[in-house]
Amino acid sequence: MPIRIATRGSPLALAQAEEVAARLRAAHGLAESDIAVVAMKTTGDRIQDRTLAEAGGKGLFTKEIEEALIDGRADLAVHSAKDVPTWLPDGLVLSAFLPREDVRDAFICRIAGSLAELPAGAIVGTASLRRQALVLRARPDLEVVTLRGNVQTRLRKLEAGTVHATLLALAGLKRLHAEAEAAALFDPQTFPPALGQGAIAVETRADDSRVNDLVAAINHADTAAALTCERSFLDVLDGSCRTPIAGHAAVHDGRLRFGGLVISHDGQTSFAAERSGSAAEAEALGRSAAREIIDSAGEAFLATLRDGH
Ligand SMILES: NCc1[nH]cc(CCC(=O)O)c1CC(=O)O
Repeated sequence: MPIRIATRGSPLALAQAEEVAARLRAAHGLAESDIAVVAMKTTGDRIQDRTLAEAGGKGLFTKEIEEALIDGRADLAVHSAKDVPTWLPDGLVLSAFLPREDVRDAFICRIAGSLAELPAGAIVGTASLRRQALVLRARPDLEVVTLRGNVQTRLRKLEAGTVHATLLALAGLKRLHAEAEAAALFDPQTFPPALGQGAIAVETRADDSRVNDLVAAINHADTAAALTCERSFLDVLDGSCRTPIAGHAAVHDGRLRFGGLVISHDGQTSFAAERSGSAAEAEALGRSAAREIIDSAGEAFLATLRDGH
Protein backbone atom coordinates (compact mmCIF):
# COMPACT_ATOMS: atom_id res chain seq x y z
CA MET A 1 0.00 0.00 0.00
CA PRO A 2 1.31 3.48 -0.81
CA ILE A 3 2.01 6.08 1.87
CA ARG A 4 -1.16 8.19 1.89
CA ILE A 5 -0.92 11.98 2.33
CA ALA A 6 -4.13 13.71 3.43
CA THR A 7 -4.66 17.31 2.41
CA ARG A 8 -7.29 19.87 1.53
CA GLY A 9 -8.34 19.91 -2.10
CA SER A 10 -7.51 23.53 -2.95
CA PRO A 11 -4.86 24.05 -5.63
CA LEU A 12 -2.51 25.50 -2.98
CA ALA A 13 -3.03 22.57 -0.60
CA LEU A 14 -2.47 20.07 -3.43
CA ALA A 15 0.73 21.85 -4.49
CA GLN A 16 1.99 21.66 -0.90
CA ALA A 17 1.15 17.97 -0.58
CA GLU A 18 2.90 17.26 -3.89
CA GLU A 19 5.96 19.11 -2.63
CA VAL A 20 6.07 16.89 0.47
CA ALA A 21 5.57 13.80 -1.70
CA ALA A 22 8.39 14.85 -4.02
CA ARG A 23 10.77 15.47 -1.11
CA LEU A 24 9.92 12.11 0.47
CA ARG A 25 10.49 10.31 -2.84
CA ALA A 26 13.83 12.09 -3.31
CA ALA A 27 14.99 11.44 0.26
CA HIS A 28 14.17 7.74 0.17
CA GLY A 29 14.41 6.80 -3.51
CA LEU A 30 10.69 6.02 -3.69
CA ALA A 31 8.68 5.54 -6.87
CA GLU A 32 5.77 7.75 -7.96
CA SER A 33 3.27 5.05 -6.94
CA ASP A 34 4.76 4.66 -3.44
CA ILE A 35 3.04 7.87 -2.30
CA ALA A 36 -0.59 8.86 -2.92
CA VAL A 37 -2.20 12.24 -2.23
CA VAL A 38 -5.74 12.03 -0.79
CA ALA A 39 -7.69 15.31 -1.06
CA MET A 40 -10.57 16.07 1.31
CA LYS A 41 -12.95 18.95 1.99
CA THR A 42 -12.76 20.69 5.37
CA THR A 43 -15.27 22.89 7.19
CA GLY A 44 -13.06 25.88 6.37
CA ASP A 45 -13.43 25.16 2.65
CA ARG A 46 -17.22 25.15 2.90
CA ILE A 47 -17.50 28.53 4.64
CA GLN A 48 -17.47 31.28 2.03
CA ASP A 49 -19.58 34.01 3.55
CA ARG A 50 -18.04 34.75 6.96
CA THR A 51 -14.63 35.27 8.51
CA LEU A 52 -13.22 32.16 10.11
CA ALA A 53 -13.45 33.90 13.47
CA GLU A 54 -17.20 34.36 13.00
CA ALA A 55 -17.52 30.72 11.97
CA GLY A 56 -16.12 29.60 15.30
CA GLY A 57 -12.44 29.60 14.91
CA LYS A 58 -9.84 27.01 15.40
CA GLY A 59 -8.98 24.03 13.32
CA LEU A 60 -11.53 24.55 10.58
CA PHE A 61 -8.96 23.65 7.93
CA THR A 62 -7.49 20.70 9.81
CA LYS A 63 -10.24 18.80 11.66
CA GLU A 64 -11.43 16.42 8.92
CA ILE A 65 -7.85 15.79 7.83
CA GLU A 66 -6.76 14.95 11.36
CA GLU A 67 -9.71 12.57 11.70
CA ALA A 68 -8.49 10.71 8.61
CA LEU A 69 -5.05 10.47 10.21
CA ILE A 70 -6.42 9.21 13.52
CA ASP A 71 -8.70 6.67 11.77
CA GLY A 72 -5.81 5.32 9.72
CA ARG A 73 -7.29 6.48 6.39
CA ALA A 74 -4.08 8.46 5.87
CA ASP A 75 -0.48 8.16 7.08
CA LEU A 76 0.47 11.80 7.14
CA ALA A 77 -1.22 15.15 6.72
CA VAL A 78 0.17 18.25 5.05
CA HIS A 79 -0.98 21.69 6.18
CA SER A 80 -0.13 25.36 5.81
CA ALA A 81 1.48 25.83 9.22
CA LYS A 82 -0.51 28.99 9.84
CA ASP A 83 -3.77 27.05 9.64
CA VAL A 84 -2.74 24.54 12.32
CA PRO A 85 -4.01 25.32 15.86
CA THR A 86 -1.46 25.21 18.69
CA TRP A 87 -3.45 22.41 20.31
CA LEU A 88 -3.33 19.10 18.41
CA PRO A 89 -5.61 16.09 18.95
CA ASP A 90 -4.18 13.43 21.27
CA GLY A 91 -1.76 11.14 19.51
CA LEU A 92 -0.86 13.53 16.67
CA VAL A 93 2.39 15.49 16.29
CA LEU A 94 3.89 18.00 13.89
CA SER A 95 6.81 15.85 12.82
CA ALA A 96 8.40 18.01 10.10
CA PHE A 97 8.47 21.46 8.55
CA LEU A 98 9.73 22.10 5.03
CA PRO A 99 12.20 24.95 4.42
CA ARG A 100 10.14 28.10 4.78
CA GLU A 101 9.02 30.16 1.80
CA ASP A 102 9.01 33.97 1.86
CA VAL A 103 6.93 35.06 4.88
CA ARG A 104 5.75 38.39 3.47
CA ASP A 105 2.24 39.47 2.60
CA ALA A 106 1.63 40.67 -0.95
CA PHE A 107 -0.54 43.63 -2.00
CA ILE A 108 -2.83 42.73 -4.90
CA CYS A 109 -4.45 45.60 -6.74
CA ARG A 110 -5.16 46.81 -10.26
CA ILE A 111 -5.56 50.53 -9.49
CA ALA A 112 -2.57 51.29 -7.23
CA GLY A 113 1.01 50.06 -6.91
CA SER A 114 1.01 49.92 -3.12
CA LEU A 115 -1.22 50.36 -0.08
CA ALA A 116 0.09 53.93 0.31
CA GLU A 117 -1.06 54.82 -3.21
CA LEU A 118 -4.69 53.72 -2.77
CA PRO A 119 -7.14 56.63 -2.88
CA ALA A 120 -8.92 57.52 0.38
CA GLY A 121 -12.05 55.44 0.90
CA ALA A 122 -10.85 52.55 -1.26
CA ILE A 123 -12.10 49.12 -0.21
CA VAL A 124 -9.60 46.46 0.89
CA GLY A 125 -11.02 42.95 1.18
CA THR A 126 -9.48 40.36 3.48
CA ALA A 127 -10.87 37.83 5.92
CA SER A 128 -7.79 38.04 8.13
CA LEU A 129 -8.29 40.15 11.27
CA ARG A 130 -4.52 40.68 11.37
CA ARG A 131 -4.44 42.07 7.83
CA GLN A 132 -7.53 44.20 8.46
CA ALA A 133 -5.92 45.75 11.56
CA LEU A 134 -2.52 46.29 9.94
CA VAL A 135 -4.15 47.92 6.89
CA LEU A 136 -6.13 50.28 9.15
CA ARG A 137 -3.02 51.11 11.19
CA ALA A 138 -1.24 52.23 8.00
CA ARG A 139 -4.33 53.71 6.30
CA PRO A 140 -7.18 54.56 8.71
CA ASP A 141 -8.92 56.30 5.80
CA LEU A 142 -9.53 53.03 3.93
CA GLU A 143 -12.49 50.69 4.30
CA VAL A 144 -11.84 47.04 5.13
CA VAL A 145 -14.37 44.32 4.32
CA THR A 146 -14.39 40.54 4.71
CA LEU A 147 -13.29 38.70 1.57
CA ARG A 148 -13.15 34.93 1.74
CA GLY A 149 -12.36 32.02 -0.50
CA ASN A 150 -9.22 30.36 -1.74
CA VAL A 151 -6.52 32.29 -3.58
CA GLN A 152 -8.17 31.92 -7.00
CA THR A 153 -11.61 32.92 -5.70
CA ARG A 154 -10.21 36.06 -4.15
CA LEU A 155 -8.38 37.04 -7.31
CA ARG A 156 -11.67 36.60 -9.21
CA LYS A 157 -13.50 38.87 -6.76
CA LEU A 158 -10.79 41.49 -7.27
CA GLU A 159 -11.24 41.26 -11.07
CA ALA A 160 -15.02 41.57 -10.63
CA GLY A 161 -14.52 44.86 -8.77
CA THR A 162 -16.01 43.68 -5.45
CA VAL A 163 -12.98 45.23 -3.74
CA HIS A 164 -10.18 47.57 -4.87
CA ALA A 165 -7.38 45.56 -3.29
CA THR A 166 -6.66 42.41 -1.34
CA LEU A 167 -3.72 40.86 0.48
CA LEU A 168 -2.35 37.36 0.07
CA ALA A 169 0.64 35.48 1.38
CA LEU A 170 3.45 35.66 -1.17
CA ALA A 171 4.28 32.04 -0.28
CA GLY A 172 0.92 30.82 -1.54
CA LEU A 173 1.19 32.89 -4.73
CA LYS A 174 4.64 31.47 -5.40
CA ARG A 175 3.48 27.90 -4.91
CA LEU A 176 0.72 28.58 -7.45
CA HIS A 177 3.19 30.31 -9.81
CA ALA A 178 1.12 33.46 -9.44
CA GLU A 179 3.63 35.78 -7.75
CA ALA A 180 3.27 38.15 -10.71
CA GLU A 181 -0.10 39.08 -9.10
CA ALA A 182 1.79 40.95 -6.35
CA ALA A 183 1.80 44.70 -6.97
CA ALA A 184 3.98 45.22 -3.86
CA LEU A 185 5.31 43.33 -0.87
CA PHE A 186 4.89 44.41 2.74
CA ASP A 187 7.89 44.95 5.00
CA PRO A 188 7.66 42.24 7.68
CA GLN A 189 8.94 44.71 10.30
CA THR A 190 6.02 47.11 9.93
CA PHE A 191 3.48 44.65 8.54
CA PRO A 192 4.32 41.36 10.26
CA PRO A 193 3.00 38.07 8.85
CA ALA A 194 0.75 35.54 10.56
CA LEU A 195 2.51 33.12 12.89
CA GLY A 196 3.45 30.16 10.73
CA GLN A 197 2.98 31.97 7.41
CA GLY A 198 4.98 30.52 4.54
CA ALA A 199 5.76 27.22 6.26
CA ILE A 200 4.43 23.76 5.35
CA ALA A 201 3.83 21.42 8.29
CA VAL A 202 3.68 17.62 8.22
CA GLU A 203 1.49 15.98 10.86
CA THR A 204 1.66 12.30 11.76
CA ARG A 205 0.57 9.83 14.43
CA ALA A 206 3.07 10.06 17.29
CA ASP A 207 3.29 6.25 17.57
CA ASP A 208 3.84 5.58 13.85
CA SER A 209 7.60 5.15 13.94
CA ARG A 210 7.83 3.90 10.35
CA VAL A 211 6.26 7.09 8.95
CA ASN A 212 7.99 9.33 11.50
CA ASP A 213 11.39 7.96 10.46
CA LEU A 214 10.60 8.67 6.80
CA VAL A 215 9.36 12.18 7.56
CA ALA A 216 12.36 13.07 9.78
CA ALA A 217 14.54 13.10 6.64
CA ILE A 218 12.67 16.08 5.16
CA ASN A 219 12.50 18.22 8.32
CA HIS A 220 14.26 21.61 8.08
CA ALA A 221 15.69 22.29 11.55
CA ASP A 222 15.84 26.11 11.37
CA THR A 223 12.25 26.32 10.14
CA ALA A 224 11.16 23.90 12.87
CA ALA A 225 12.83 26.07 15.54
CA ALA A 226 11.23 29.24 14.14
CA LEU A 227 7.82 27.55 14.12
CA THR A 228 8.28 26.23 17.66
CA CYS A 229 8.88 29.81 18.81
CA GLU A 230 5.95 31.26 16.86
CA ARG A 231 3.55 28.55 17.97
CA SER A 232 4.48 28.92 21.64
CA PHE A 233 3.91 32.69 21.35
CA LEU A 234 0.47 32.02 19.87
CA ASP A 235 -0.30 29.33 22.43
CA VAL A 236 0.30 31.65 25.40
CA LEU A 237 -1.54 34.63 23.89
CA ASP A 238 -4.44 33.43 21.94
CA GLY A 239 -7.40 31.62 23.41
CA SER A 240 -9.41 32.32 20.27
CA CYS A 241 -8.70 33.45 16.75
CA ARG A 242 -10.52 36.76 17.24
CA THR A 243 -7.30 38.43 18.35
CA PRO A 244 -5.35 40.17 15.58
CA ILE A 245 -1.91 38.74 16.18
CA ALA A 246 1.26 38.69 14.12
CA GLY A 247 4.89 37.74 14.40
CA HIS A 248 7.88 36.17 12.82
CA ALA A 249 10.88 34.15 14.00
CA ALA A 250 13.95 33.41 11.89
CA VAL A 251 17.15 31.48 12.63
CA HIS A 252 20.55 32.58 11.29
CA ASP A 253 23.71 30.73 12.29
CA GLY A 254 21.93 29.13 15.24
CA ARG A 255 20.59 32.45 16.57
CA LEU A 256 16.84 32.91 16.68
CA ARG A 257 15.26 36.35 16.47
CA PHE A 258 11.56 36.82 17.09
CA GLY A 259 9.20 39.78 16.96
CA GLY A 260 5.54 39.46 17.93
CA LEU A 261 2.62 41.88 17.88
CA VAL A 262 -0.95 42.12 19.15
CA ILE A 263 -3.03 44.89 17.58
CA SER A 264 -6.55 46.22 18.12
CA HIS A 265 -9.12 45.59 15.38
CA ASP A 266 -9.02 49.25 14.31
CA GLY A 267 -5.22 49.22 14.16
CA GLN A 268 -4.91 52.10 16.63
CA THR A 269 -3.41 50.26 19.63
CA SER A 270 -0.68 47.67 19.49
CA PHE A 271 1.78 45.89 21.78
CA ALA A 272 5.00 44.37 20.52
CA ALA A 273 7.79 42.26 22.02
CA GLU A 274 11.12 41.06 20.65
CA ARG A 275 13.42 38.27 21.72
CA SER A 276 16.65 36.72 20.54
CA GLY A 277 18.55 33.71 21.75
CA SER A 278 19.76 30.31 20.66
CA ALA A 279 17.52 28.21 18.44
CA ALA A 280 17.42 25.60 21.21
CA GLU A 281 15.49 28.11 23.38
CA ALA A 282 12.82 28.64 20.71
CA GLU A 283 9.85 27.67 22.85
CA ALA A 284 10.91 29.71 25.89
CA LEU A 285 11.58 32.79 23.71
CA GLY A 286 8.10 32.66 22.20
CA ARG A 287 6.46 32.17 25.57
CA SER A 288 8.34 34.99 27.23
CA ALA A 289 7.55 37.42 24.39
CA ALA A 290 3.86 36.54 24.81
CA ARG A 291 4.03 37.10 28.57
CA GLU A 292 5.61 40.51 28.03
CA ILE A 293 2.70 41.48 25.77
CA ILE A 294 0.14 40.18 28.30
CA ASP A 295 1.86 42.23 31.03
CA SER A 296 2.05 45.44 28.99
CA ALA A 297 -1.35 45.19 27.29
CA GLY A 298 -3.22 43.87 30.33
CA GLU A 299 -5.78 41.07 30.42
CA ALA A 300 -8.67 43.55 30.16
CA PHE A 301 -7.41 44.97 26.85
CA LEU A 302 -6.80 41.48 25.45
CA ALA A 303 -10.32 40.47 26.48
CA THR A 304 -11.80 43.40 24.53
CA LEU A 305 -9.97 42.17 21.42
CA ARG A 306 -11.47 38.71 21.82
CA ASP A 307 -14.90 40.29 22.11
CA GLY A 308 -14.30 41.85 18.72
CA HIS A 309 -13.62 45.52 19.53
N1 LIG B 1 -5.64 30.89 5.62
C1 LIG B 1 -5.44 30.53 4.25
C2 LIG B 1 -4.00 30.36 3.93
N2 LIG B 1 -3.23 29.49 4.61
C3 LIG B 1 -1.96 29.57 4.11
C4 LIG B 1 -1.96 30.50 3.08
C5 LIG B 1 -0.81 30.91 2.26
C6 LIG B 1 0.41 30.02 2.32
C7 LIG B 1 1.23 30.15 3.55
O1 LIG B 1 1.12 31.10 4.34
O2 LIG B 1 2.07 29.26 3.74
C8 LIG B 1 -3.25 30.99 2.95
C9 LIG B 1 -3.74 32.00 1.99
C10 LIG B 1 -3.21 33.40 2.26
O3 LIG B 1 -3.12 33.81 3.41
O4 LIG B 1 -2.88 34.11 1.30
